[in-house]
Amino acid sequence: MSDSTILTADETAGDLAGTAFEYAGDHLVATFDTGDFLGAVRVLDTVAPIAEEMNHHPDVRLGYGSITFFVSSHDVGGVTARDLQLARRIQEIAEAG
Ligand SMILES: C[C@H](O)[C@H](O)[C@H]1CNC2=NC(N)=NC(=O)C2=N1
Repeated sequence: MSDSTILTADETAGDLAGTAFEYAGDHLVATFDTGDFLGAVRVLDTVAPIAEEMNHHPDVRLGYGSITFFVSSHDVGGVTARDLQLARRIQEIAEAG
C-alpha cells in the first residue's frame, strides 16, 4: 500500500480504534479537551514540529478549551497511511496533556 493510496473507513478502523479520531470521508477528525485556550495552543505547539518533520500537516480549529484536528492528504484528496501516522502522533501528544 503506497502513501498515496486512499483508504476506506474499514481499512482505517483498526488504526483509529481507541483514538479520538473518526473517519469523515475525505479526512479524519478529532477534538480534544484542553481546559482552556492556552492548553489548546500548547497542544498545537507540540504537534507543529512533528507535522513539519513528517511534512504532513493538519488543519486545526482552536477553541476556548478544545482543539480539533482535521487530517487528510491534500495531494490526493483523501485519507492515506500518512494521515493515520499523523493522527497516531497527535493522539499521543494530546493524551500526554
Ligand atoms: C510541498 C509539500 O511537500 C506538500 O505541499 C505537503 C505539505 N504538507 C501536506 N500536508 C497534508 N495534510 N497533505 C499534503 O498533501 C501535504 N503536502
